[in-house]
Amino acid sequence: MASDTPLYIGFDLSTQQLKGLVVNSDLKVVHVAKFDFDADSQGFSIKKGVLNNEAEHEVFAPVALWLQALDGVLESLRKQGLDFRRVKGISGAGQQHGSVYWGQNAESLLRNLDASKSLEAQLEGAFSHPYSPNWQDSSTQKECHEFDAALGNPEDLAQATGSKAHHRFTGPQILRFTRKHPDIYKKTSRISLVSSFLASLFLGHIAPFDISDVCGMNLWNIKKGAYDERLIQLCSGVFGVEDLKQKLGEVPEDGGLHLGHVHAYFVERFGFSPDCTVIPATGDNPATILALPLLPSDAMVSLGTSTTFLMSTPNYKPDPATHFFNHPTTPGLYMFMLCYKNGGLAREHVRDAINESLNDTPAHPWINFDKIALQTVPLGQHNPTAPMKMGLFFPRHEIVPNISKGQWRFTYDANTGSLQETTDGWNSPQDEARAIIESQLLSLRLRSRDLTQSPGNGLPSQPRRVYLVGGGSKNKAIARIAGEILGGVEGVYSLDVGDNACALGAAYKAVWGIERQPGQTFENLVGQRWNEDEFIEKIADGYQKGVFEQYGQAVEGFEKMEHQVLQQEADKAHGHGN
Ligand SMILES: Nc1ncnc2c1ncn2[C@@H]1O[C@H](COP(=O)(O)OP(=O)(O)O)[C@@H](O)[C@H]1O
Ligand SMILES: O=C(CO)[C@@H](O)[C@H](O)COP(=O)(O)O
Repeated sequence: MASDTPLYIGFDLSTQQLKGLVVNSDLKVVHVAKFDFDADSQGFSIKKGVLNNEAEHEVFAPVALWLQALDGVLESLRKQGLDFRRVKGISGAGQQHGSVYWGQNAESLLRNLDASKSLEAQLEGAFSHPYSPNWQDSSTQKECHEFDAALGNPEDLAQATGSKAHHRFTGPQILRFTRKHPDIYKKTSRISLVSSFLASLFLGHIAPFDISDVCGMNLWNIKKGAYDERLIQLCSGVFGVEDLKQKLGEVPEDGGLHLGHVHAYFVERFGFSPDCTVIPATGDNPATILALPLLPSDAMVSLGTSTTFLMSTPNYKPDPATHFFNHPTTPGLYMFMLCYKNGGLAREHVRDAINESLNDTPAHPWINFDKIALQTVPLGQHNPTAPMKMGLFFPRHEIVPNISKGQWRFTYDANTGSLQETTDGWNSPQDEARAIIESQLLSLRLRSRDLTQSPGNGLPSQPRRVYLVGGGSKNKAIARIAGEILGGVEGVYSLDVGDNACALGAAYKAVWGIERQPGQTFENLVGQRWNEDEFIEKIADGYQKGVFEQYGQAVEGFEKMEHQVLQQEADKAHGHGN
């Protein structure tokens, strides 16, 4: 017998795929569908979801790809038997910072969507520019200097907007766009973020930015709760402030706002109820922290294409090395974030080199990488007096630290503090399996140590729990090493939805947006319905006395190593007269 209890959909429009995940009011997952950009799309010469223009360090994605993906995911949900009539609310998450440039006829094309045609067939002409700059882009160094300088220095920009200027942030990207494509910019009616683009498709008109995702632009003054006039002035280039403000639009404060009902396209084509309501879509990282009732002492590590480290905190303590965003649902809370470009794809390089060196193509591609990572002793240090092995593995230009692509290997003697750049004693690629995991996690520990506190009983500062999410969270070797390095008095956990935490958080946002009582916070609603025994699993130990302290010494060497590489890179650039 068909039930008629409400359902909610959360979408996750990430780098490499679009996912749609359906939950009921008890927060239980009832359907998941995925459209993998490389594997499932037709007509795009993308790799890992993006296109590259190496000469200008540009990385971008075709917007039409995402249109094809949205129809594809809805079609899969239909095939799974989802009764769309029961869906009361939709929300979503978009890869952060990416911008979509709408043409003059966008609103009319959106308003007149025809259910007999695909989104791709009828919206291709809705964009003034067919591509969305991707978060992996690093073409905006000049614009970043200008943004940092506009408020004085990177510290002041971070104080105002939550972050110093970053290549991928939308403000510097828009400024570069005004210069590279002035004619197209002039013809652009509105600019969306990937999140608000997704909401716009469901609404059939252009949706406003989300209160959390807007903080990924270097344009929003977080404490003032408004665009920063000085930054809007800079970003608008020669085109004027009012014109840019009109392109960006208003930013409602309420993350649970009812934006409107789904467009008739979705009612007629898929059978949605005409009163299904669209709730603001947010960034993929803000959505991820909504996948569970996260406490301020907990840490989340998202092991997707990017690696991100996320915490929810009432303390706004911006710093040029980190990011603060408005919390996506709860005024007075902030999201703290670290973000690395060299996450999943960098680990895959080492994995592939290991499989190649073993002349093996195993059915489960990570099996050799995992086995070797766990067989290798921490830091390759066979006894306490031996030097520690550590390195940086950046197939792409990294964000923190801001270093161009390359690979560096060092040994560090914790007893003398001496650091040496050398491959002596390294057995590559085997030693790199553990070393790359350690390198990524040591960077997280270094940069989050001021936000963690001692859990008491004389224990060192560390998170209460570490939650792993994203594609890499399936990996038990990474989980074990994460516990050794980051600690976590209660352990390392994964969500039973595996790598779908982001879509789950978006679905929970829809539940909250529709079912909340007046004034009820997200944390309160989800906390009441959350079933810890069913929804999470402890996958590794957290704090282990001895090895945590050993990694504490390694953090010192790691920081020195980063400084040395930064210095070498600066000297090299200087030597070349750049
Ligand atoms: N067993 C595994 N071990 C380590 N990494 C994995 C494993 N399975 C998938 N991954 C990584 O997950 C990444 C994709 O994560 P996901 O969160 O789905 O992506 P997105 O960034 O598009 O949100 C891939 O780059 C892949 O390297
Ligand atoms: O740039 C950032 C965050 O600042 C990235 O985290 C993007 O939001 C893309 O995320 P994934 O596709 O890896 O989930």
